Amino acid sequence: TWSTRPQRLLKAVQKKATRGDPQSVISAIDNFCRHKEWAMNVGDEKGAILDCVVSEVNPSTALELGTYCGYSTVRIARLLPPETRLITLEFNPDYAVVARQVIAWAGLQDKVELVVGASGDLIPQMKQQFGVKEFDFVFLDHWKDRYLLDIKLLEECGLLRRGTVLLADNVICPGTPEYLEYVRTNPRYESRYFKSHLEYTKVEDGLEKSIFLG
Ligand SMILES: CCNc1ncnc2c1ncn2[C@@H]1O[C@H](/C=C/CNC(=O)c2cc(-c3ccc(F)cc3)cc(O)c2O)[C@@H](O)[C@H]1O
Ligand SMILES: [Mg+2]
Repeated sequence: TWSTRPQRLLKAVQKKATRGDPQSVISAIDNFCRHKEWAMNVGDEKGAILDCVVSEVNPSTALELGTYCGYSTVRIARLLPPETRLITLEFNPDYAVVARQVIAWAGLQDKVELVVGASGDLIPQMKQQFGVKEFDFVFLDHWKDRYLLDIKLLEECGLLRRGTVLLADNVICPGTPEYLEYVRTNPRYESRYFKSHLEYTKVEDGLEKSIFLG
């Protein structure tokens, strides 16, 4: 039976990275994607911007939509202080199996709660089932046509507070036009574009950082 790209990415991590060393896991994935097989991780260039925003926010409770192989999960979780947590939602169980092992290889499993399911079903359960009061930081990197739906759902569920920071990947490529329109025109958001490149390429892409004003 043939392996999948996420499985081959995991093998590269287990071969090249040091257990318990998040930076070596990040580098192993970036090298695999740059030199072996491209994969839709946020990557090193946009990843550095993600790092800056996470460090600046220093969230107690963070949410990631779309775990995929766990690359950005590791990037975010490695920066979180003790006693804080990152909840990451992934609806493809096969990807979740890989991501769990990548996160564990980095030694970050105690900081990360990976939940298998669709954001649309799970977000309304965050308060009751997951004991979340509100999110300080949200990273959006799942299906691009679901970004807008999901931040509206987060608003409706009372999961955003004044100052919550939303960071969205791929606002140029593949693009999230209706999300961008919303966060850039809605007076309840203060938005800023961080120009960068599509992971492992020279194609333009960027991250949109939007602060919820309450
Ligand atoms: C149903 C919506 N809710 C969801 N809830 C939980 N997880 C979800 C959800 N949607 C999708 N997912 C998961 O998120 C991941 C999907 C990410 C989609 N990302 C992209 O399409 C993407 C695509 C590109 C890209 C760019 C240029 C290309 F030529 C080709 C691809 C680059 C990126 O950085 C991307 O993030 C998968 O793991 C999927 O199973
Ligand atoms: Mg992406």
